[in-house]
Amino acid sequence: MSGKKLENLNVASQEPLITPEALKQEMPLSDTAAETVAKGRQAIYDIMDGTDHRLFVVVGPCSIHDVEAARDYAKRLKTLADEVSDTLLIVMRVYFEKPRTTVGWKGLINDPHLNDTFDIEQGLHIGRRLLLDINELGLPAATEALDPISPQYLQDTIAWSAIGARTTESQTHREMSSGLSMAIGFKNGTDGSLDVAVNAMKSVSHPHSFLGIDQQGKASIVRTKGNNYGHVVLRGGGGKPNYDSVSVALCEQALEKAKLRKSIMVDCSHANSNKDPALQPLVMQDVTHQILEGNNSIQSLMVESNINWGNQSIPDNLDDLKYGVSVTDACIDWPATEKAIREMRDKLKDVLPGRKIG
Ligand SMILES: O=C[C@H](O)[C@H](O)COP(=O)(O)O
Ligand SMILES: C=C(OP(=O)(O)O)C(=O)O
Repeated sequence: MSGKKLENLNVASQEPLITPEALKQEMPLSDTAAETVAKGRQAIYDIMDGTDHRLFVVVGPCSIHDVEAARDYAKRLKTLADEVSDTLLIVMRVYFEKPRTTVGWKGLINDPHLNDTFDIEQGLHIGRRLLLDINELGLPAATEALDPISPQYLQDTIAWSAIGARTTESQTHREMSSGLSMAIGFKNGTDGSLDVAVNAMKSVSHPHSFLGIDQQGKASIVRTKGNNYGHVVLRGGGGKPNYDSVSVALCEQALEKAKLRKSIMVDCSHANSNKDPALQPLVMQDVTHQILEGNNSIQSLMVESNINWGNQSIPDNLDDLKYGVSVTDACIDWPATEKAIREMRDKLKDVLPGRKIG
């Protein structure tokens, strides 16, 4: 046997992590929280199947970095969710994992202290605690499934998941999604390409076998059944939006041709707003108008919203962080969120019950 070291040459260190089972034993879901997850997932399935006439709206911060601000936001959102629940199913965006174009803060799980200490074990604890608390309020939660291992720690708390624009084409993410226990939205590519999301939907509905971990953290062969609740998320790309009625019609045609579910989410942020939060309410108004004009494929929306407007860079001194302001993409603030959601509900409340989906 050669004594030459040939592996892990670029690995600085490896540390064992708490197992999914141990984390859940430390922080179990209460009956109330479990009910929120189950009811949230079922309501989304019903909307996608056309048996619940409402739209679901995934709304909340681009990323969570301050859990107290997130709790404050969740309480406000729960009140609004109850007010509009006859027309809109509100699901809170609780994003802990950020895919970066190059480098940058990768989210609360990866670096919960925002100081490059990368205390991932603490990140999983803080993230799970927050998700339990949000579900306890009766508000379902949505997240991006980016790391292929973290769902084993958190997916029991999640009602809807996204696969991001940078990973929709990834086989690893499609395999993982085929085994996830909720509806999954696949974003179009960052260049605007829809094919990657359509192909993802085809792939995810099939069973897959791949490498993963089990609840004891042991390397395992994971065999999935396939997930029939995949759908497309139009987020714009290549410098152009794709929420307009022509782009939506082209998406419908592509889904029809591929014999896939004609269920579309419009992401009002990202390339659909050119990352300018002030444009998000305009996208919401446009989508509302399309539905009033007879669109029957847009079933959901995504909105990036926080307590306060805009975004901020992570400062060297974390005491200088502004409360309730995103440290990733810019968000609309709470008053703009309430206004936009209420307007949408008021315009659609009498129309959605008679809407024929698909
Ligand atoms: O939604 C968040 C961002 O758009 C995504 O994480 C990419 O961010 P970046 O281009 O700043 O790295
Ligand atoms: C990263 C995100 O979006 P996208 O994958 O569309 O860039 C996001 O929604 O946080």
